[in-house]
Amino acid sequence: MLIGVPKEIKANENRVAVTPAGVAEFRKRNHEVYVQASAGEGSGFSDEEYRNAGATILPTIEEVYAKAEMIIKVKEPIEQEYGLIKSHHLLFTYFHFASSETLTRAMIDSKSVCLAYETVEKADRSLPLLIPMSEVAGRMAIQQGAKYLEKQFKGRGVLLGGVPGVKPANVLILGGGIVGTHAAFMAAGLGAHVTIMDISLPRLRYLAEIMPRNVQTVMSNEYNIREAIKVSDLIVGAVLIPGAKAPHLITRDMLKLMRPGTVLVDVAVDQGGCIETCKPTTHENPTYIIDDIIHYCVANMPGAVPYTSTVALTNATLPYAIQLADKGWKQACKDNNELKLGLNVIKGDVVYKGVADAFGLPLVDVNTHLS
Ligand SMILES: NC(=O)C1=CN([C@@H]2O[C@H](COP(=O)(O)OP(=O)(O)OC[C@H]3O[C@@H](n4cnc5c(N)ncnc54)[C@H](O)[C@@H]3O)[C@@H](O)[C@H]2O)C=CC1
Ligand SMILES: CC(=O)C(=O)O
Ligand SMILES: [Mg+2]
Repeated sequence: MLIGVPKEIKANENRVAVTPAGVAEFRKRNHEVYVQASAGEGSGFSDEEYRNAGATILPTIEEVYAKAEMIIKVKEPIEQEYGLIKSHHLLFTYFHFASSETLTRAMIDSKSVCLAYETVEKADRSLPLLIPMSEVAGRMAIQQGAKYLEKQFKGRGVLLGGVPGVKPANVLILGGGIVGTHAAFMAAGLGAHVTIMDISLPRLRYLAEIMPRNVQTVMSNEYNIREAIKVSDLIVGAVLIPGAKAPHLITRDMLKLMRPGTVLVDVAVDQGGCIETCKPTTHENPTYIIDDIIHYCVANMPGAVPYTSTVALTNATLPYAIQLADKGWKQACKDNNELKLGLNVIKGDVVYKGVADAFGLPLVDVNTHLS
């Protein structure tokens, strides 16, 4: 197969979808790999390393799209890329369709095949291509939250761990999945008093077993959230309903219950956010303030730590990308239900329920495209 690896052009996105080690794996199987010049630079991989691994370096994004059958990316295509995507392309990347009707309609119009990292799903319902980035984002949420709690950023001026004789900060984490668990470990490690809320009792039981003593688990419901936000210093949004828009657990009117300088880090922003007042921000301009509450809503948090994130992401994506390259998307999805669940848009049809529901679009049975 002809594989294209463009350079990411979203603001401050320094990850790349394939490492030189990945190129070598594809080459071993006789696939051609076209990498855009300097695509790996932000993650510490030079064009020379890609060339040595067997890639062809192309100077422009246009040439990469023109040559390739499968495009492997990190982030969803942005407007400048829409025109490059044609009906013969298979796109394998994060899409987060349910949070953008514009993107969904653009990909429908392109008639391409869109296989989304974030909905590839194992039989145990885990999301193997979201997990590594959720691990990164969960850990980063606390690092960023701690920073914006500083007074110079208009935060409450509270140190997460406190000091002897002074109480630690209260950290509330909404959603105890991968992001929530990693955020809780980080916050607890810094000495904060941590509360994790989830709607899954089995998950809360599990968390209660593995978490240190300064972490408590509480059932997620509106009453408990309203009570908890009154005394929280840092709130992390980490809920997910796979492939669907995130529910608004914190509504606009609830901001006035919080103390001025409270920091909200809505990691779920890529699925629309679980805080009503959240709108996507960038690493260049990560925060804004509403009613004295600091909102941090960067949709590609792992992009800021590309050395860690690129390797973590590609460790997970490469085995799936190899199946797609070896067999073509149809056969690979027929043989592997995990990949099949990643199919979101095929040749103009929406085949993923969460996306169809988000925009009132017709849902087409994915099997009609696999025969
Ligand atoms: N902003 C960024 O850069 C990144 C964002 N993410 C996003 O973070 C979000 C969370 O991802 P994961 O932790 O991997 O998902 P996950 O599926 O591991 O965990 C989500 C948790 O939310 C819980 N949940 C669902 N409804 C809830 C409710 N009403 N109240 C409380 N909990 C509820 C579920 O029971 C589950 O335990 C996703 O939207 C993901 O796309 C992930 C990585 C990077
Ligand atoms: C999960 C995701 O959207 C990211 O890593 O940017
Ligand atoms: Mg994201």
